[in-house]
Amino acid sequence: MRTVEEHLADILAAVPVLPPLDLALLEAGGGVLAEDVASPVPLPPFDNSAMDGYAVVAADIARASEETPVTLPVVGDILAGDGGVAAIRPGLTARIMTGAPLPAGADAVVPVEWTDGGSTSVRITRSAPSGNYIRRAGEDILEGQVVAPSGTRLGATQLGMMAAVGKPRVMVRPRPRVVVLSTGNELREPGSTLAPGQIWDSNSFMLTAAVIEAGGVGYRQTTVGDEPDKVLETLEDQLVRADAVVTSGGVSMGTRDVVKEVLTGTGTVKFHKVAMRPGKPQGFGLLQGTPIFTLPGNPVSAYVSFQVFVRPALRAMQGLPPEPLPTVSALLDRDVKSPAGIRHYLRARLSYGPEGYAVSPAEGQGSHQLGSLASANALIVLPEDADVATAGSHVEVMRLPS
Ligand SMILES: Nc1nc2c(c(=O)[nH]1)N[C@H]1C(S)=C(S)[C@@H](COP(=O)(O)OP(=O)(O)OC[C@H]3O[C@@H](n4cnc5c(N)ncnc54)[C@H](O)[C@@H]3O)O[C@H]1N2
Ligand code: MOO
Repeated sequence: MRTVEEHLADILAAVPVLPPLDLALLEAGGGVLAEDVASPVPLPPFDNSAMDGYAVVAADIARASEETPVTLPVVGDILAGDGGVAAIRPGLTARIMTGAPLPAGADAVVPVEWTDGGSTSVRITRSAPSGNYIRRAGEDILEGQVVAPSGTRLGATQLGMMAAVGKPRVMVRPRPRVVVLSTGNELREPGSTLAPGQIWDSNSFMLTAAVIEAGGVGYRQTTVGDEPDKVLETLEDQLVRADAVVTSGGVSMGTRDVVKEVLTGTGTVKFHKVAMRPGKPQGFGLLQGTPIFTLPGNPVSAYVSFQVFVRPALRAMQGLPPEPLPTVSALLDRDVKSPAGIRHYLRARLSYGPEGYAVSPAEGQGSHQLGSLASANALIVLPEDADVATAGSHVEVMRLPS
């Protein structure tokens, strides 16, 4: 048997980093920048008003108050988007809207709430310091400043930043496209009627959703039965649209373990027993250069294997550090046993209270028991050298994506 680390290291050494593509902004979402993006202009690009109100010379209204208001003639209206070169002199004011360029000569903005709102002349009842409600050019971003370095994953805020600096397209390592395929004669589509011995396919839905949660593009493929030719044909057909393939089922010791049968010796695929529970039987390799992860069929085994091996690999394919899911230390609420020599992942509920993190293992820990996985939000990770963890001790807990 190999350790979890040995298997993961093999995977990370083999997965290719996806080549960068030049994509339009919204197509680039979820991608990882493969270039530094710098702003060609300062942001804001010009001094402008932070409020709807009046541009003034602050000294003109230094003594303005409710009792001693100052009345100024309004010489114009400046709207957001106005390009004309407006200016005022001492003793004058211009009405100005939020985002409109500050007229030359003005050094403060008085919000409309401090005035009578006049359009030909305005009564101002409060003083304002120089600089009041002015957004200065470059106070957000300087000209030439790198706003997102290479290696940044582009989420909503980063895409907004790209647009704000005028960039319509970016070079990114795109979200990996992952084809997910369940194998097994017993599997039927949810919604169909089951004959004796059959079950509905859950793994391909769960794994496709897990791919998306991990930042990939998931393509669920219709389930294939235990027919070697059909499995191989389906896999080869899918390679054109896949940066990676994830299968579930057919990798253990049965007489019909079809994935193992057709992929043993194909490409660089190899099958191993990994010292973990659940998830002992694993396969991985490159098929015509495309990484393929053959996960065990038991639903909990498939899911845990995905989080431990596939998720970090998908990150590596985008040039990101292959971080595992985050872990915290939590107070265990009851004794649990663990097989010696095996990394044990137990489904659990992690909670946070005045005492810090506490964790409670689920009752059902069988690798077929999806019920306890679906109500878990974390996995307790018991190391290989632990055969028991006692109530009141602290254990390492991996948070599951939510
Ligand atoms: N003699 C041995 N038998 C088994 C061993 C072993 O070491 N020696 N390992 C066990 C472990 S551990 C696991 S995990 C499973 C892995 O089996 P396979 O990957 O070959 O998966 P299958 O046999 O196809 O299915 C196992 C189980 O999971 C159900 N399944 C499969 N696919 C789906 C799906 N898409 N949706 C829902 N459920 C699925 C399937 O019906 C089986 O019940 O092998 C053990 N056996
Ligand atoms: O190790 Mo299997 O993957 O637990 O049921």
